[in-house]
Amino acid sequence: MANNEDVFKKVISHAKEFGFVFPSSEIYDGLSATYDYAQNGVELKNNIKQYWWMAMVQMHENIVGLDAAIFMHPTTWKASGHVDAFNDPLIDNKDSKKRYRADVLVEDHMAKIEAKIQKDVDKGKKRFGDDFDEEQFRATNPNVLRRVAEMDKIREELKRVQEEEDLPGFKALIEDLGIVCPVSGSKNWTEVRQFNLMFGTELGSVAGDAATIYLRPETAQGIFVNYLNVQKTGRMKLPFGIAQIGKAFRNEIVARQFIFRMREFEQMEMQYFIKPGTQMKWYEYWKEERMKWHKALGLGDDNYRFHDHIKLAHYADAAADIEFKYPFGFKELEGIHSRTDFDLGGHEKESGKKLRYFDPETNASYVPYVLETSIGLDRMFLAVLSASFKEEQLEDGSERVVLNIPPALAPVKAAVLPLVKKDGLPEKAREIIDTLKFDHNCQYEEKDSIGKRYRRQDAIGTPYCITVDHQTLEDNTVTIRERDSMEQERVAIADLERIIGDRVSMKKLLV
Ligand SMILES: Nc1ncnc2c1ncn2[C@@H]1O[C@H](COP(=O)(O)OP(=O)(O)OP(=O)(O)O)[C@@H](O)[C@H]1O
Repeated sequence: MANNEDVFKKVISHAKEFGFVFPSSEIYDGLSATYDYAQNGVELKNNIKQYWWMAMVQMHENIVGLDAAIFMHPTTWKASGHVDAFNDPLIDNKDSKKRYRADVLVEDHMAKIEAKIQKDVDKGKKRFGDDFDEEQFRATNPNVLRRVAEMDKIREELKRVQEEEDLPGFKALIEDLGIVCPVSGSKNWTEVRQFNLMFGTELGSVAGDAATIYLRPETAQGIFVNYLNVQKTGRMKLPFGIAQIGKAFRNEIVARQFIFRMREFEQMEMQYFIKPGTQMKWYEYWKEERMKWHKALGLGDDNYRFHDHIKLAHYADAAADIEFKYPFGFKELEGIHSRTDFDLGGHEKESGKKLRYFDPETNASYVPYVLETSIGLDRMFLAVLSASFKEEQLEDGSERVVLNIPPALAPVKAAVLPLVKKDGLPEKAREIIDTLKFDHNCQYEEKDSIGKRYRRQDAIGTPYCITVDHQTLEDNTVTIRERDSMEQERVAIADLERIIGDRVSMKKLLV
C-alpha cells in the first residue's frame, strides 16, 4: 500500500512538473480540490474527449451530440429529484473539526478488513507456494470466513441505513464499529446530517428580484429537457441517443485524491432513449460496449472490473460501475444506469409538456425509457496518466521516467529534433514539422543533447521522436525512435506523414 501511495504521489508531482495539471490559482496557494489543465494536460484531455465522441457519436448513426447550457431553469432540479434527494450523509468529528462522508467512513473501515483478508491470503500463498488454491483457501480458512461474515453484516446494515435514511442508525453503525477520526483519533462524533451537493447561485443583478439557480450537478438534465427538440428536428426513431461533454459541479463534502473527486469537473454522458421493457437488453449492451471502449486502449484488462450497485440511486432500476484500478485501489470511473422513465416522466409532470414518442410500429405513444452511460473525463484522465506512468531501469544502468500513453491520446504525437543546431539541420527539421502539423500536434526541440531531449519527450509521453541528422541532407531520410521500445528505424521523409498518421490513428481503437 505504501508503495502505491508513493506511486500516486509521484504521478501527481510528475503531472505538475511536466505541464499536465496545476493546482488552480496557485499563486494564491491554490483552491482546495480545484485544478487547471496545463499545456500537455489540455491536449490529453481533448484527445480523450475526441476518442469518446468518435466512439459514441461518429460511430453510431443513431447518436447525436448536444451542448446545453450549464444554467437551467430551477424547476429542472426539482423534477430530476436533485433538490430533494441529491444529498450525502455527513458527520463531523468534534475534536478535529474535520468533516467526513458517513458512508465513506464505513467503506474505509471495510477496506481495512478486506486488506486483512488479503494479508491472510498472501500468507497462505507464501506458505503453500505453487500448491496454493486461493479459492479453496478463501472458502475454508476460519479467519477469512469470520472476516467475510463481518463485512457482510456491515454491508447489510450500511444498505439499510442508506435506504431508510436512518441517520441515527448511521451514527450508531459508526460508533458500533469503533471508527475513529483519522486526524484526532477520537470517537467524538456529531449526529449524521444530510447535505445537498448542489451549488446555488443567484440569477439577475437586482437584489430581491433574484431567483436561486444551480450550477448543474450532472450534464444529463440538459439532454432530457431537449429530448423532444432533438427527436423532432433530427427525425430520430427509437432507440436513439444524445451525447454531451461538459462541466458539472458538486459541493463534495470531502474532495480528495487529486483530480479523482473535485467540486468542478467534466462529464461525458450519453442518454439512450429506448422502448419501455427493453432496458435490460440495452443495459447489458452498453455495459459491454463501454468496457470494450476502455480495454481497447491497452492500459491492461486487469485494471477494470464491473461493480453492481447495491444501493440504487433515486432514478435507477439497474446500475453498474466500471471501476478502474487507480494507485489508491479500484474506484468508480464510469456509471451505466438504467434510468427508466424517471427523468422524462418527472419533466412531463413539472413542465406540463408532453415528452412522448409516437411509435409508428405499435401506433402507441409513450414516455421512452433511458439508458445512460456517464463517465468522468477527469477520472479518465487520471486513469490514463496513472496507468501510463513508468519508472524504468535501462540496460546501460540509467533510469528513465516514461508515460506509455496510448499514441492516439498522447499530447504530442511527434517531436522533430535536429541532431545539432547547425549545418542546415534546424531548417530541415522545421520543413518536416510544416508537413506534419496540419494533422498532428508536433514539437520542435533543439536544446541539449539528443539523449536529454528523448528523455524529455518520454516524460510527456511523445510516442515518436524524429531525428534529423547529416545523412538527412544527403538522402532525405530521418530516424524515428519509438518511445516504448526505444528502437530506431530509418525512413524516407516522404513516408513520414503516412507512417505517423497510421501509428497514432484513433481508427485502430474504434474498429
Ligand atoms: N466529484 C467528482 N469529481 C470528478 N468526477 C466525478 C465526480 N463525481 C462524479 N464524477 C464522475 O461522473 C461520473 C458519473 O457521475 P455519478 O453521479 O454516477 O457519480 P457518483 O456515483 O456520484 O460518483 P461517486 O460515487 O464517486 O461520488 C462518475 O462515474 C465519475 O466518473
